[in-house]
Amino acid sequence: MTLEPFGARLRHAMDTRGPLCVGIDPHASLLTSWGLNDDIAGLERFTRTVVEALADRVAVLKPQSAFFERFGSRGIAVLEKAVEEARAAGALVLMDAKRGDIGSTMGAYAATYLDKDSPLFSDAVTVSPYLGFGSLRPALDAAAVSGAGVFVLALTSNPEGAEVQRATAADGRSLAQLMLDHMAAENAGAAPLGSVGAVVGATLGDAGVDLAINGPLLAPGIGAQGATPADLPAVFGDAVGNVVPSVSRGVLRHGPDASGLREAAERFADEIRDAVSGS
Ligand SMILES: O=C(O)c1cc(=O)[nH]c(=O)n1[C@@H]1O[C@H](COP(=O)(O)O)[C@@H](O)[C@H]1O
Repeated sequence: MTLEPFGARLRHAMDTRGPLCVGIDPHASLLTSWGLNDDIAGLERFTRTVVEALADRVAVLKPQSAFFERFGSRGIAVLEKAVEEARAAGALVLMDAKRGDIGSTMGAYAATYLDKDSPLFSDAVTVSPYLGFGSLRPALDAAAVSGAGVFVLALTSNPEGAEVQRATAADGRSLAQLMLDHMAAENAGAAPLGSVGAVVGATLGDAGVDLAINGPLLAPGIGAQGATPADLPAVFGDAVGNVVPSVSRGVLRHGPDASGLREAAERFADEIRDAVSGS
């Protein structure tokens, strides 16, 4: 079955479920605080609990691959199952893998996450453009074929990112703006929303770049990193309607009960709605 383009599927999910993305980041400390062991059984239980609690209600679930990879092949098996179950329950899955490599190797990453026949096929994947935007071409092409999306790092939420991302390119633009302009070109003409998204931290104050890329804007950094939904209008300005605010620990720390996770997600969703509608 051919999928509709990711941008259209995401727009629909944001409109019907609200724009919140919840990250699945099984930190060792979270497993412990849930009363689980930091082992494969704990990982499996944690992941299943989050998917069962939230996949039928949030627009996007974003598993962070590193927390699964640290358990080797058995961790990847848990990740595969989570992707399948989350998608079956109606959530879009954004694989947070932040891949970036030379184009020919990027082709293998694209085959991993963006080929419909891959066991790890996801609705979208995070990638880094800092080996040059053109190095992402295999991922952009594979996503277009399968109806998937690609979220490209632009301005990340961590303070260390600025020394690279705010640096000035040869033509005077910041590197982040250069990347955003590439994304805008990829999304030109797409409706209702392009399938190439940008990652822009909610922690940045005023992003200070042109965010009119006609694509979704993933905004991590809410909760544990200190940003709140009320910060979104100042960071994103006119583009706030395209923002997918993302929270991991801020929701996950309310487990292990499904009701605690759902209530935390609902609180963030309410705050986001208030912040975006009041902007
Ligand atoms: O791509 C991301 O999701 C991402 C980009 C970014 O700029 N900052 C950032 O924190 N993230 C991810 O978002 C999640 C944030 O987790 P919390 O701080 O627990 O909400 C982690 O999985 C990060 O890897």
